[in-house]
Amino acid sequence: MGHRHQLTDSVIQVNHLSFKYTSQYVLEDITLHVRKGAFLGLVGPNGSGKSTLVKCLLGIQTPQQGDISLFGEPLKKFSGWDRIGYVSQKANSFNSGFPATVFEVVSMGLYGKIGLFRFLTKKHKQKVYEAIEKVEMSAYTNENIGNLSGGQQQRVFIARALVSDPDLLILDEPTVGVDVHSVQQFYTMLKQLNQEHGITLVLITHDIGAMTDYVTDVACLNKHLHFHGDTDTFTESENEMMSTLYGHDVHMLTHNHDHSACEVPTS
Ligand SMILES: Nc1ncnc2c1ncn2[C@@H]1O[C@H](COP(=O)(O)OP(=O)(O)OP(=O)(O)O)[C@@H](O)[C@H]1O
Repeated sequence: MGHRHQLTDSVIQVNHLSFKYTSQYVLEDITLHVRKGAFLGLVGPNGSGKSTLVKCLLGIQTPQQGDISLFGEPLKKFSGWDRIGYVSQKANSFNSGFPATVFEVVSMGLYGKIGLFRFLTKKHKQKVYEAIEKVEMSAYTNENIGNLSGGQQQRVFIARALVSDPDLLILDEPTVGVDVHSVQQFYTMLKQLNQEHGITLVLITHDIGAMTDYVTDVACLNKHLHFHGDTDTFTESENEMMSTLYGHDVHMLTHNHDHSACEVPTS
């Protein structure tokens, strides 16, 4: 593989990144590579720095040390922000009665491209329908967003991020408030986006749980990056690694599932 090819295959490259808000570092010496086509589960207990790392990736926070490249370009020079879709943790908090349909919410994802209050062309509308289809919400196209369940709303926000055809989708805790059965369906949908539509995915969660059945790679963060590798390597050493990482404070939550999730009290 030539150097040039490696560059184009790289979606996220983080080198020796350290970050602090005040005097204490919350991320220390993080080196992480996400290749094109990966579905990375970024896991870590509450307060481990997951959201902070994402803020650094999106250029919202600037690390004191280290550097970041997106799609092979240093962050400072990077301009292809429309290649990145981001769905935040708090996206699914619409009240019932919020006066917008699924179609309208998803079409908001186009405004960055076409400008607010412009008319949607037929082609734009087609994009909106396709994005809704990709998250399997076509049956709800004209439904009010407020009438949907948390999991359905989260799908709609993913469709809004998908409407501009991103190459990378970053999802911050997308399954908070989604029931266990829907979580499995949700992950299946994400896996399809990854495999069938070739979108590189970064899924941030504090719940290891079912995720390991769907992702290709796992990164474990707790200020330091304690593990980064493919899912098989992770599951082989999962229990051992969890206790090495988090010691006897680990509170294991068993799901209806082979794997387990960890919740670690923040110190
Ligand atoms: N704006 C801020 N100013 C100061 N400290 C902050 C700020 N935001 C976060 N922190 C601290 O930085 C650390 C990492 O927080 P961060 O939100 O990145 O963790 P997280 O892994 O995303 O947590 P969670 O799973 O609870 O969302 C925590 O100790 C948090 O208290």
